[in-house]
Amino acid sequence: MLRIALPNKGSLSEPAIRLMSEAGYRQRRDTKELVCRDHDNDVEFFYLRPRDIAVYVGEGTVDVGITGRDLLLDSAAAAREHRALGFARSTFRFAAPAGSASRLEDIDGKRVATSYDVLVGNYLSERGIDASVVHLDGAVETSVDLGVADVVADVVETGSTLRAAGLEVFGDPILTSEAVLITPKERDHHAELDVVDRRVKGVLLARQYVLMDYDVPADKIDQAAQITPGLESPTISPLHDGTWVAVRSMVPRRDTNRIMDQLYAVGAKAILVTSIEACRL
Ligand SMILES: Nc1ncnc2c1ncn2[C@@H]1O[C@H](COP(=O)(O)OP(=O)(O)OP(=O)(O)O)[C@@H](O)[C@H]1O
Ligand SMILES: O=P(O)(O)OC[C@H]1O[C@H](OP(=O)(O)OP(=O)(O)O)[C@H](O)[C@@H]1O
Ligand SMILES: [Mg+2]
Repeated sequence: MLRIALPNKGSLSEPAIRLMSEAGYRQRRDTKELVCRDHDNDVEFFYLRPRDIAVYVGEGTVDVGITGRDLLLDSAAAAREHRALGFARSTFRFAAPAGSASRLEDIDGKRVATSYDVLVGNYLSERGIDASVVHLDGAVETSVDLGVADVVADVVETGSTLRAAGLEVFGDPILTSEAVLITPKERDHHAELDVVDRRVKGVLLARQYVLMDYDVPADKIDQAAQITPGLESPTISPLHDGTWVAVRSMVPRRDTNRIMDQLYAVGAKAILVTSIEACRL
């Protein structure tokens, strides 16, 4: 039975569980459940702390997991990023009281509070900055005000937590993070994992694309096909009225209305857009 680790709480948890659900896997009904077996698919899900998932995957006790890229890099576990999943996006940044630091070099000799000691320690030492890293489990932004640190390094999404603490980001982003599918570093080809990965890829594609159908005069098909090239090539079917053809093509969801406008301008009619439930390419 393939073993999959999913985050049991925090920003990653709900979207990770939804992704697996949309990929056709049975998920726990109650947030108190720690394990959920999906016998139909021969897969077992373990709901673990996001920070621990890379450790389990690195040890090979679970075959695949979802965690944050930042947490994976901080763990130094023998796990690797297999696929980026596009949710729980954040940046990881240094911040300090307004006006007190503007460049990475300003951290030299200072105290940096973070929950990601390995990530921050490696980043600083690779750049020859000598600073002491103060480990805190959370609410890192408060540490400067309370006198435990001079600088913080933390996850930034909207930036509102930093602003509320009177801190400002400085220097380049240390990292851009998002949810990632991770697998053990040393692992031969694994057919069961390929199935999970294909399903996940299918869900991500189905979210990103819509199906567009339209009729267009046969003499305009080249222009129309350029607007909707599809992933491979659009499907073109003859209509009973031989001067028109019907076209079906996948188009990026975010471009839907712009593409409809362009097709309309070329002379297309009956332009229909449908969501894709699932796909396998
Ligand atoms: N606004 C956010 N706050 C915290 N983490 C976020 C946010 N947006 C994305 N993330 C990602 O979520 C992961 C953090 O997991 P973590 O277990 O810390 O969850 P959490 O939401 O902070 O819950 P808690 O700190 O209560 O355990 C990281 O990969 C981080 O990049
Ligand atoms: O940029 P923002 O949108 O404000 O989000 C970033 C904040 O969210 C997270 O904190 P969380 O709520 O997870 O608490 P924690 O510090 O205890 O992990 C993170 O550690 C930042 O503090
Ligand atoms: Mg947190």
